[in-house]
Amino acid sequence: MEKKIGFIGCGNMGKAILGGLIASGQVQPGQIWVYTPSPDKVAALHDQYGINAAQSAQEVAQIADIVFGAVKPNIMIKVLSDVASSLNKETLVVSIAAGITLDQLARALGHDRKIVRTMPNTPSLVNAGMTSITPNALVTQEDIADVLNIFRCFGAAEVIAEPMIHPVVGVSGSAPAYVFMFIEAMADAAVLGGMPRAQAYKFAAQAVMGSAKMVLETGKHPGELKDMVCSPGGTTIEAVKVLEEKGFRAAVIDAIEACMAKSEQMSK
Ligand SMILES: NC(=O)C1=CN([C@@H]2O[C@H](COP(=O)(O)OP(=O)(O)OC[C@H]3O[C@@H](n4cnc5c(N)ncnc54)[C@H](O)[C@@H]3O)[C@@H](O)[C@H]2O)C=CC1
Ligand SMILES: O=C(O)[C@@H]1CCC=N1
Repeated sequence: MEKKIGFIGCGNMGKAILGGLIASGQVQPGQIWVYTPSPDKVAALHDQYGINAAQSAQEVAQIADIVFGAVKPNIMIKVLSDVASSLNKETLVVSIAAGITLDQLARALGHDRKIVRTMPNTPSLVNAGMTSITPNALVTQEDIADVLNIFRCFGAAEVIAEPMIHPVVGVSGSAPAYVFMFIEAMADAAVLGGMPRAQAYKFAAQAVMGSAKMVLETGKHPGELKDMVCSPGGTTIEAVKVLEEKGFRAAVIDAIEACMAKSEQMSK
């Protein structure tokens, strides 16, 4: 890709995108400009990746063809309002903020702006991200292809209608946190069974990754894959019974329902 890419804000999620993009080799570090208020952190990113360190958010807005707004949701509107007049007419602005709608973004940037609202997740850092993309009406098919291409450098990406952002946050944006909790809990159990901790994380994480791959690659229903593990009178069905007794599925559904509700509330 030939375009210049800018980051305003580059913390956990910005770095995941930046790192994934550079690792893919599709964008050279010299095509990327980064601004955060901490010159030390930008210098560290320059040293690590070779990206250009910008002196201001306005500089990023002036130079880049595609500008990522990667700051916390509570300051996104202020930060984008401050750069609105520095953007070129054709610049594409990509927001990754949870809870900030296309309409709110257009009010900050101007209603003639090309804006894409996205919801990525941190596994982007290891080439296994999942990102949703919602363009506004001014975004062209070519722009959409560019944005999909960027996010597909380090994972999967799909276009969704804006209201689907809430399920996306629940099942993908926030989901790594609960999966890490699941892995941690499984490893704790293995430690209880006498396994050294480092080895326990490896077994637990590999089991989760392999199971996810089976869902994606076999196309089989997750219930069928579960049944394949449960030998009659065996060990697995004992664990399944306890999980059902403890309300495992209901706990997961309730948790994601709370996540979706918060996402909706943040959008108001
Ligand atoms: N962490 C996650 O798993 C996900 C986060 N998001 C979204 O990503 C966005 C960023 O989240 P994180 O990366 O986790 O936050 P973070 O706190 O790690 O990073 C925020 C970045 O913004 C910079 N910053 C602070 N004030 C600034 C300003 N005035 N101008 C320019 N830069 C400024 C900080 O220096 C830092 O680089 C949020 O809007 C969040 O909703 C979306 C999906 C997943
Ligand atoms: O917790 C949050 O608000 C962000 C959005 C998705 C993941 N982290």
